[in-house]
Amino acid sequence: MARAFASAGPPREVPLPGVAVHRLGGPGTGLDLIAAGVGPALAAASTATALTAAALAGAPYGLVVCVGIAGGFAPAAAELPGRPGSPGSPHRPRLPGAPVGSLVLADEITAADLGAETADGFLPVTDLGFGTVTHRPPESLVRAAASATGAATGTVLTVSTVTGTAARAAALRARHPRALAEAMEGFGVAEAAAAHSVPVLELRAVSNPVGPRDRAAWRIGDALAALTEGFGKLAPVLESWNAHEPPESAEPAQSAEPAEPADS
Ligand SMILES: O=C(O)c1cccc(C(=O)CC[C@H]2O[C@@H](n3cnc4c(=O)[nH]cnc43)[C@H](O)[C@@H]2O)c1
Repeated sequence: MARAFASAGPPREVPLPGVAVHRLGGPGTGLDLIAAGVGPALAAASTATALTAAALAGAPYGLVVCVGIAGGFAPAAAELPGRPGSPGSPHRPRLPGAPVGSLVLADEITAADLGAETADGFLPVTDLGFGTVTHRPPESLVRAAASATGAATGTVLTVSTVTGTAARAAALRARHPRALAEAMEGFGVAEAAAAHSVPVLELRAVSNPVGPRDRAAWRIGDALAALTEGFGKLAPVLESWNAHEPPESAEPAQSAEPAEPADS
């Protein structure tokens, strides 16, 4: 993503335990970039380290943005239990999808495999009486960012295991009909941001379809190009966004300085 900010000059590296912060722009004007790692746990740890260091230095972040590539769900006919009609029936609502090369902005960042498997199906951790499974980025920011980038908005799932079968894709879609994409870091990044009462945004470019494993179908180069272009359009929105919308059930953020923990 640093390429989306080429005009900011070369980044300055600030080493922290376990993660390096790449600082673009001067103090108070800039954007910090981290490669947060693959998977929700490492992404949460890296993001929390950067957030804590900034808070202890008296310059807390105003926003955390998680960007990377993702698998996109194909459009599908919704399963409506107990309702007649074939999958292609006009009476069944269509579930939206996200094609390879497209951009997705999360209006919900949901941990899809955090919970318990039971004989009656999957139970999210919230049904077990603790934790959270969904973080919601500020609505006004999602609207402005989607309009600037042309990204589709919907749920982005966070998984620890990349989906590799049609059955798993269908099961996720049945549990999360608003899901457009799955990736592996958003929920971890969002948990770290929430612990610091900082709002979060997740932007993904689709590199592959969610479904049967097919490495030949990956278009990582195209997705990274789309992500770079999309982030370039997002930058002015981040700079002008005023964190007037408090993060979910938390105090308003103290600083408007944007940060961008990246995961790839
Ligand atoms: O080996 C495979 O079959 C496989 C399939 C898709 C992705 C991977 C990765 O190792 C990607 C890790 C990286 O990319 C994000 N990502 C991209 N596509 C997906 C996906 O379909 N499901 C979950 N994550 C995806 C992820 O956020 C990681 O950062 C391997």
